[in-house]
Formats: sequence, C-alpha cells, structure tokens
Amino acid sequence: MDSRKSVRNLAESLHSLLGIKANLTSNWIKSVCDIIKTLPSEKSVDMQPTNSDINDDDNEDDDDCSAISKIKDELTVLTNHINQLNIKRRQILNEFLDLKGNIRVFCRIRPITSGENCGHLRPVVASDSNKVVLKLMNSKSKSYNFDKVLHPGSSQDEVFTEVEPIIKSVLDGYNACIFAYGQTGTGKTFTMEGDEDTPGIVPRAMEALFKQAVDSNRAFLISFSMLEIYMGNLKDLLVPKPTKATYPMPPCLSIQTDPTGGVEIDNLVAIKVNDFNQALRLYRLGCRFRSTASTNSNLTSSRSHCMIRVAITCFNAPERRRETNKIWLVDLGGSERVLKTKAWGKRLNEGKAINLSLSALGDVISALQRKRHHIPYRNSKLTQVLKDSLGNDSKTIMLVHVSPKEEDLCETICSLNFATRVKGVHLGNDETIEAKEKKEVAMANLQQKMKHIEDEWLLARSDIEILNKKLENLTGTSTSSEEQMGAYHSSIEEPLTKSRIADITASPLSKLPRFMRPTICSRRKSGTRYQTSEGRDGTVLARRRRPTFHRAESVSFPVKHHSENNSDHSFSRSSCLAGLNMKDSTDDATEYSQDTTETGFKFNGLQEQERAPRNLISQKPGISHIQKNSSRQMNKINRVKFSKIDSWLHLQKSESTLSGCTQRKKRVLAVPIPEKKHKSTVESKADNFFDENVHDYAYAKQVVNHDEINDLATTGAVGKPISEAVMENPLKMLKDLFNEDSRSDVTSPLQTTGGETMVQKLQLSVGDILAGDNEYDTFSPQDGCFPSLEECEDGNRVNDMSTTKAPEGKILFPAKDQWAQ
Ligand SMILES: Nc1ncnc2c1ncn2[C@@H]1O[C@H](COP(=O)(O)OP(=O)(O)OP(=O)(O)O)[C@@H](O)[C@H]1O
Repeated sequence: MDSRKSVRNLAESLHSLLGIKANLTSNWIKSVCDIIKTLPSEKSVDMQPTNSDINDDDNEDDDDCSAISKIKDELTVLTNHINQLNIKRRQILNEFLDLKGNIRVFCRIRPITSGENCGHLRPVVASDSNKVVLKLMNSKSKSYNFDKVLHPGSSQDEVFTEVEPIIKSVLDGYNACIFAYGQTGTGKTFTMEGDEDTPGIVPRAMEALFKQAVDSNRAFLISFSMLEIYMGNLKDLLVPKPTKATYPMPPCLSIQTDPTGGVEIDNLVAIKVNDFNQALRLYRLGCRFRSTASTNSNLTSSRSHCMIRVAITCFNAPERRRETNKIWLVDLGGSERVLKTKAWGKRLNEGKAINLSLSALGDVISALQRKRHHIPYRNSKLTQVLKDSLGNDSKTIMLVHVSPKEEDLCETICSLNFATRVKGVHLGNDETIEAKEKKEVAMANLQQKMKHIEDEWLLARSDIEILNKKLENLTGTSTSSEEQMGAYHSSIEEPLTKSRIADITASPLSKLPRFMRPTICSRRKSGTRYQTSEGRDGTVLARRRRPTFHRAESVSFPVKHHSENNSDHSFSRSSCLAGLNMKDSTDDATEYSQDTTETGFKFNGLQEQERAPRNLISQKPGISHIQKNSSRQMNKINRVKFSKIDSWLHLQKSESTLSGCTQRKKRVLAVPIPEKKHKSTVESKADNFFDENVHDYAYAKQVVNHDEINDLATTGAVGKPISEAVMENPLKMLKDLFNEDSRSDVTSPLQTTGGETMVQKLQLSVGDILAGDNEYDTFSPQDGCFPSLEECEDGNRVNDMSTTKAPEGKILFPAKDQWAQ
C-alpha cells in the first residue's frame, strides 16, 4: 500500500516538475529522490499511472502476492520438516530391524485338510508363538525356536503383518529378500502367491509398496521383473517361450556382478509399473509361464524357483540407503526325497536340481553365519542372483514351511534344521532371558517413537495438502503452482543431466574392470554381440547383446548321463540334452503354471480397475508439486531404460493368444518343422521390400501389408498414416508402435497383420525395444536364424530347440527357404 502511495506522489511530482519549471528547486529534487528511494526495487512501476489504474484490484493483487509468498514459505518449512521426519523414521526402523535381526526366520505349519484327515492322521507338530515342538517316538520331543511361528490356522493377513516392516525398509533403500522354503506340498506357493480369495505375500507386498510410495514424500521409479530358475537355468517369465523352432529365442539371461558386489541380470526384462494394478497384471502374466507338474506329493508342484524382483529408484533422497535397491520375493522349489516322491525321469532331474540349489543356499547362509571369508555364492544360480540381497545390510525373511503329518516327520526335521542354521546368522549363541527382555523393551521404545513420528508426519502432510489447495486457488492453475514451487524444490531435486542418464543406462558390464569383461571368444560363445555406442544426443548407450545365428542343416550332440551332473551348471547341460531328445512322454509334461486368469485375485477393498490411473505415485494430492518435478526426470529415464507395461502386456497377450497359450498349458518339447506352403502375394512383395529397404523380414511383411493395418493410425498408436510413417523411418516406426501405450480396447497392430508368424518373429526385436535400449536390432534371416551349437550347449536356449522327426541325437534345422515361410 505504501509503495502505491509513493507512486501516486511520484506521478504528481513529476507532473508538477514538468509543468511548472519554476518549482524546480533543490527541495523539490530532494523530495523526488526520497520518493524514489522508498519504491520497491523489484516492482516494475508504470511511470505514468493514472488514478483509474490504482483501484481495489491492485490492493487485492498485493494481498494475493503476499499470501502466495507466505504459503510458499510455510510449504518450504513443512517440506523440510517432512524430510527430517523421514530421516528419523528410517534410522529408527533400521535400529528396530537390527534388533529383530537382519535375517528373520518364521515357521508356518500347514493345516491338515479335511480331505487328508481320514481319522488316522495325527499331527506331530505343536507350536506356540515362537516355538515348534515335534513329537518323536517313545514320548520324546524336540523343540525349535523361531522369530515367529504361524500355527496351522493362521491367516494370510497374519503372515503378511509379520512381513510388512521389511517393505518399509525397502522404500528406505535397503535390499530385501523374502523367501518361502520347505518340503514339497507344504504351502510355499500358497503363502507367496495365495489364491483367489486369500492373496499371498507377493500381491500384498506389491500393494503395500505402492501405497507407501504414494504416502511418502518422494517420486519413485518402480520396475517389475519375474524369472524362474528351472533345472539350473534362468528363464524370464515375462517373455514366453516361442512355440516353434522358427521363432527367435529370447536372449539368454546372464548374471553379472559389479565391483561393488551389486548383482544385475543381463537381458532380464524390467518393466516400469506405475501402480499396483499394473504390477499385478505382470505378476499374473509371469505366473502363467511357471513350470509346474503333478507329483506324488502335490498336484501342482512348482518345479523351479520362482523369483520376483521389484526394483526401486529414487534420486536425491538423502535419507535412503541407496539410490536403487530391490526386493526379491522367492517361491523356492520344494525340497523332496526321491524315495518318497518316487519321481523318475524328468521329475527326478527337476527334484535333484532343486535340492542342489537349496543345499547351495544352505551353504551360503551357513558361511555367512560363521562369518567365513569365502561365501560360496557361485555354487548355484539361485545364490548368485540373491548375492546382494543376502547378508550385509540386506533384510531377509525366510518362511520355512512344514507339514504336521507324521509321515512327513523326516522332511520336517530336515526343514527345521535348515531353518535353525539360517536363524543362527543373526542370533549367534542363544540369548539369555535377560538379554531377550532388554531387547524387547528397546524394541517397544523404538516402536513407540516410530508411531510418534508417523503421527507427526501425517499431520505435516495434511497441512501441506491444505496449503497446496490454497495455493492452487490463489494462482488459478496447478501448473503455475508447480512452477512457483519449483524454486524451492530445486534445492531437493537437481535436474537430470545427460551424464546422469548415461550413468543410468550404462550396462553394469561397462562398470566392470577390464579383466572381468567378456572376451571376444566368450561373447561369441554366448551368442552375444556387445557394443557400446553413442546415441544421437551424445549419451552413451548401454552395451547390448544381439544373438548371432548360424544356419545348420543338422547338428549332433554327444549324449551324457545325468549321473555326471553335480552342479547347477551340469544340470543345465543335462537339461539341454533333455530338450534335444525330443522325448514326448507324459513324464516330460512339465506345465506352464498355476493358471491365474484375469479374475485370478480378489483384493479386499482393492477392485482392479481396467484403466488404472497413470502415474499414480506422482498423483498424490498435496505433494504433487514436489513429485511433478522429479516425475519429469523419471519420464526421461523411463524413455531410456524401461519399457511400457501396457505395450508389454498387450504384446504378451497377443503372443499367448496366437501361440495358443491356454490355461495350464503344457510345455511343448517337440516343435514341428514348419510346413512348406506357397508364398502369398504379400509375402512375395515382402521379400522384395526386404531386399531393397529393410533388414527385417517380418517388418517388411508389415510394411507391405500396411493397407490392412492402416486403421492403426486411428488407434492412437501412431500420429500419422502408417504408410507415410513407415516409409519415412521404418525402424523408428516399429519402435514407436511398441513404445506407445496401447489401449486395451484396440486391436494390436501386430495381430491384424502378419498374425502368428509376424508376432513371433518380431519378438526379439520387440524385446529389445521394450527393454528400453535406444538402439535396437532387427531379426534378420540374412544373419541366419538359429542359435549356434555353443549356444545350445550354453543351456538356456536348449530346452526350446527341440524339433521332431530328426534322427536320434540329431537336430534337423529347417533350411532358410523353409524358415522364410
Ligand atoms: N495354510 C494353508 N491353508 C490352506 N491350504 C493350504 C495351506 N498351505 C497349503 N495349502 C494347500 O496345499 C496345497 C499345496 O500347497 P502348495 O502348492 O502351496 O505347496 P508348495 O509347498 O508350493 O509345493 P511345491 O513345492 O511342490 O510347489 C495347495 O492346494 C494349497 O492350497
């Protein structure tokens, strides 16, 4: 208000000054100078205001400006306060978990179902909240202590309550691992996956993770991956296996360890998920491709270790332990005694592979327990993958499952002994009662403090929400509020620079010392071509692997016996042979999965929405302005590193539809050689186009077929008619196709064109594209289309390479002209 008066005075003064020169005295000049001094420096003042300009609106504007700056100040204070609370909460939670133990062991006792209980069954396992007692012969008993014992009647809710604190520490930047261990048929899958009415730990953990991410004051980038270790080989469960020999193999997964001990899995698909529903859809997809089979002990026995990885990235969050961390949720294969399961053939091999890796897991944990210098992580793929999530500051929960039945007593004792070994890692020698009591008091205090902090946090956050609303009302739009708030958030969120993006996208391999990187020979052997290149914008692109293919008319393999196998590695070789034997007996009928259909899960209070709100994490009211800033950074990263979930699901859906993937699908070991047929006009044209323009036959077919898919432009997947876009930049077009979010009510462009063949043939390129590399490879028949012999021996691919009608011990690969059709 004062400044307005000054302005008015100044105007009058100048007027007089100009009109009546006689008044131009030194007093006059002095008074003008005084007026100028009182003017606010940052305001641009109209030097010739009229009285009509100075009205009530100006006064209101002034009020608004000061109110906005006041709100901004308050928001700054509250945000700092919230950040401080986050830091405190993390410290307390960490202390709490340290007291509880970084490796915690729970025991869950399976109930005896009404079908099993024919009157003569008597449970031999009794329990209280921390103790399991086994009733042995001659009225002897044996007892085991655990962090928590979940009795047969315990619900999935109770189980998850015990596990939940670990989810918080995952958001705090700690690696974590939750795994279910136990005899086959004791309920590991039930605990991890759950069923329709009672979801298990995996869906609940993902739900909790997203909820806590939304509640937190940070923007998180969350990605989902799922794999299984089957017969010692890693299989990406988000990439279904091709069902025909002519289709390209998904790239091999290989475990890489960086110099800091971090583990990364090359070629494992990581899909960015914005909310719980997206993660759940991916989880269901992965479950469909799990290897299960019927055994004497379990109708749907898991024949592999199923591993779900949720990776979390959050920048500029000093209170977090590390920028990127992960949680592994593992449903281990069931330990089994061959004598009991009477398994033979393939079931026997699967059981042996599972037992071997479980014993390797035991060895690792035992070495950690004894604080050995050498921890034998390399003895199995399972322990290699979990290396950075076991021990050190990682949080681990093991849920050991036991059966209460007398006939399972031996297995129960084995499982409980194993669990006791694991438990020893953090407890060391048995605690005295006094120490235990002291610890419990300390834990109760910490819990109380944590509760206090959480209340304070909620209060601060609701204040922020109120202030944000006020700010939006004052400024009109939320965008302007974001801009205004950007200033004070710049202290928290630094912009993502090019070098930063390069850091993120660089493969872990590039960080390895020279001697640890693969040699040319080893790359050739693993069918991988690594390349480091520079993108158009100057960023360093990730090293990539491209399968090199060799044509072969016929290849023979030496036959080896399973008895030679004594490690995971040798199992992969044996699985290789199993795959090549082209045996199609019922014994080989390992199934893809417990089917989890679209209606597979129901969640209390959590109805799945078909169109989940996008970027839910950054849409939380009240903190939107904080997160928008960093969500822009995140978007940049997403474009570089992660594929889009909708495209992925859409593709996988069409993939499974086209390949006839039905519920509880059996793995087809024998793949028929494609029949010869006459080339259609489209295919002949495609050949020409392929020769002249592009190096991807499937793509050429798409281009020639573009009339059929012209309606693609109307689907919103592309912005212009496909013919134009394709001719301009065919490969970019293909990439765009998959990077655009596809709408669920729109037919996939791939479905409408080449049908099964095209979708399948494109899989490799699409996998690469969706894996997020800026540069991608095309699948070219000119390079040949089949893995080399070395690749076959390498394990992963071999299961899929079987063909029919070949002489025993030989594989007959179709010739190029057959392939092209
Ligand atoms: N706590 C439980 N409550 C109700 N049913 C259960 C429970 N635990 C297991 N079951 C049932 O027992 C059967 C076997 O369980 P599940 O398949 O989970 O065993 P598993 O340990 O995963 O076996 P495998 O190692 O062979 O895969 C399933 O039908 C499951 O529903």
